[in-house]
Amino acid sequence: VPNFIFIITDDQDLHLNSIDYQPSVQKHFAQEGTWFKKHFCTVALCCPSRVSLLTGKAAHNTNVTDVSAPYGGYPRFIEEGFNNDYLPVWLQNAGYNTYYTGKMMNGHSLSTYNNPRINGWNGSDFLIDPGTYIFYNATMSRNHDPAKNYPGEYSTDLISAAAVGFLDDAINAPDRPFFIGVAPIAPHSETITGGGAARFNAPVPAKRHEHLFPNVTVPRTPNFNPNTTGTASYFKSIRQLNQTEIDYNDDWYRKRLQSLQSVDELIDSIISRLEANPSVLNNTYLIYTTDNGYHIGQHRLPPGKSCNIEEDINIPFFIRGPGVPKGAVQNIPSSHTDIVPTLFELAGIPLREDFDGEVIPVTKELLEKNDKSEHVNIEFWGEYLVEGNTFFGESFFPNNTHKHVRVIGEDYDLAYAVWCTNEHELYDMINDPYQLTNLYNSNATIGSWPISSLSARLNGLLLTLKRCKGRTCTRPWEKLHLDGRVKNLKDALDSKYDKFYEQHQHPVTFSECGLGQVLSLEGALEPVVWDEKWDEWSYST
Ligand SMILES: O=[N+]([O-])c1ccc(OS(=O)(=O)O)cc1
Repeated sequence: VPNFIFIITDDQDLHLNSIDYQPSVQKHFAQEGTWFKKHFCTVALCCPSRVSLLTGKAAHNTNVTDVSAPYGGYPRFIEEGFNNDYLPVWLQNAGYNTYYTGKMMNGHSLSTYNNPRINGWNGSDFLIDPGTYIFYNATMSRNHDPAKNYPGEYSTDLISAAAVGFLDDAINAPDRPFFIGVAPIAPHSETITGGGAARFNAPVPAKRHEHLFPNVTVPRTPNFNPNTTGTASYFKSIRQLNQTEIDYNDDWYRKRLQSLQSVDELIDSIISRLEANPSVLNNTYLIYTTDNGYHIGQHRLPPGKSCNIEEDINIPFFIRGPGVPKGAVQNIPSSHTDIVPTLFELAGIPLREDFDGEVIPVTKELLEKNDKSEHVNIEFWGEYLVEGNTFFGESFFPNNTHKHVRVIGEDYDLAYAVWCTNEHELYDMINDPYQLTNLYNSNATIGSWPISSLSARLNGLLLTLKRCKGRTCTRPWEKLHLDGRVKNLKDALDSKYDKFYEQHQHPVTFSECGLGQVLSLEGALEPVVWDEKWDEWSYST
């Protein structure tokens, strides 16, 4: 039975190239394991993302859809009953010793961490709000003891020491397999919470890294502060950033890279401890990922997350361990809901019916029988929080609720979204990876398919996914086509189904921009299910 070490950073980007500045991620993960290049979070916000990850469920099923009350935060996690029904509890029941250090989720705070205690951990050392994001004065609670502050000590170094200590404990209990969760705060902003609206400053690196990367700037990609504005909701009203704001952004970016150097050191410490115990190393899967992505200046946005742009949703995911190909890069799409099913598979634990994700083919053996689905469902509820304090004089933008699906097949790579303003977006991610041209309602084609044919199918898909549970989330086309003859978008694009989709599937609709999941605001539409009665419309077969 294998062990797991799961490292999850906070707000780390893939698309701003942060991994390029982490030689230890390159050396110990990219070279020793596989990079899943098309891995996505299910919600581009910490608490909903982490609860989705830890339960294997889509956020619309966890009903933890925000960072704070009433729709999210630790108290919501408790109210939804997950304290007895999530990853570490399941692993303990399967015979694992479990350990965790770092950030658990928003709202795991001085007033809630003992009320009730979080279950499932044999050993724990949690960052506790409002001290979670204070890099040189973290608040932590060890094994549920009264929380204390660590003035003058660096947060990521504390997490690193706790992680290595738990690794020693785990190695000293050789009769039980182990899971260790390691959740440093980098490269999250230094966030002041606890009184009124949260305030976000640049992350604070360890003093020993403050001098690094003096000339590095945010990559000037085609979507960096472009001449034209975005296409939906508040994106349309964001003005171009001025030079002061760009300089501020570049400084923010450097501090993120600097703060990640301590994470590299944390990786080195864990790997050296494992290398001193080769039999443990050979039986341990290590994962490196983050909760959600991040943008700085793309589409003119200030620093932040929570959007449906690729920078916020497509995130680092590396795995190494027994049977995992080394130095490999995979384009098989996957998401955070797939992680717990994958751990279960590797541990030989039967999969739960209520998982909304499926096993990622991480080993050679799993790759041989791979039939992973081609889509990823991404959801968001609530406002866009502006990080940094020099932007637009606003602390948030309203109307950020949206539903989004990424479909990544051999012949297409699509991003389709419906916003709570009932605006739509459709991007051809092969020819427009920076999402500069919204093709929805245009006369364009993607591949040989007209936009109208594509969007009709994507409407059916999104209607199916928005309330899906279990297998419907991973095999939505089975739900639309009960005869099982349609397995992916390409099958559904058969002209035989044109009228069925174009005349009978409606777009997802919203009546209002909710601040969390409020079903009455989301439209009661269900997809129409294909039936033999449509056969009279067939042009082929
Ligand atoms: O509103 N807050 O308190 C808040 C919001 C976002 C946030 O960042 S996140 O990465 O934890 O979502 C932290 C605190």
